[in-house]
Amino acid sequence: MLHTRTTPTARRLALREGLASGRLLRMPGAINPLSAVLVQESGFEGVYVSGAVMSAELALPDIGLTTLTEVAGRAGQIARVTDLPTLVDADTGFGEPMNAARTVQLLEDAGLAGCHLEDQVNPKRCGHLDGKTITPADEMVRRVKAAVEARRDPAFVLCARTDARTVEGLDAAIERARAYVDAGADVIFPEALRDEREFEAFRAAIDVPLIANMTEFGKGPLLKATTLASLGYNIVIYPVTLLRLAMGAIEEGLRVIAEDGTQAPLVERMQTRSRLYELLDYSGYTTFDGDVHTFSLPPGA
Ligand SMILES: C[C@](O)(C(=O)O)[C@H](CC(=O)O)C(=O)O
Ligand SMILES: [Mg+2]
Repeated sequence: MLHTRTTPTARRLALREGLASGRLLRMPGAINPLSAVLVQESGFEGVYVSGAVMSAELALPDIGLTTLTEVAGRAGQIARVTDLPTLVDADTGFGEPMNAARTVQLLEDAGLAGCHLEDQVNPKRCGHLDGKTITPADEMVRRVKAAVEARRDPAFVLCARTDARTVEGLDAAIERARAYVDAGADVIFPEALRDEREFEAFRAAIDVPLIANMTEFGKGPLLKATTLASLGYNIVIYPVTLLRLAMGAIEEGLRVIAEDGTQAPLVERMQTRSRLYELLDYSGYTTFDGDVHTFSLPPGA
């Protein structure tokens, strides 16, 4: 009922334990709090909050238009409804290193388990697009150091993402990742690697946990979880997958309603009312107050 009963620190420690376990932690990108409930129920180890999804749900491109307050607010709404650790995309940290510092503190306050900061300049873009510009390595080092210093809960997990692979090449990306680890990053997110060999090279070169980004229509292959686990990766994100699935279903649904003048043929593909109520835990609220659930549902609803 209502929100998770776990504390932010407990969720952060669970994430750290998962990272130390050597197992692959699978984190689908929740598109809203309700989908985060499903992510937990489906047996995943964590929830991801994607910047691409957060901007897309505001009908905006992923170019750094969303503000820290918007991101912390939405990510906090998502983190609050799940016992799983939630990892959020904090883009470039919203400005100067001092902004990155404030970003970490607001995300801590919002109950996130961790965040990632990337080495792009603003306006940033999706890491799988061409034409990215990245900061000099020492500027990103300052960004990471500021974030590390600002952190008040030592359990909060700070991930540094490098977008250098498609800009400066694999070796430069690895060199940057090493510098970010020296600056205090707990986890490295190598963005837009091209093939398994590059995933392997990154693993061999970096001593801290690594994130694999399995975004669709990107530069790299969609590797299976078993493959990523055997490559030694620690977290896999499916950042925009649920949004793409939902939007595909919405587009198709709108087409049918417009063409047929009814949604009746779509009903069997819909989540039922009772399933929705189950996810919302109506019965928990009824236990609390018997007046909440005084209706019965029609058969099949
Ligand atoms: C992971 C990512 O940063 C995101 O915002 O979800 C994006 C995903 C995408 O646009 O496909 C990324 O830059 O890879
Ligand atoms: Mg992003």
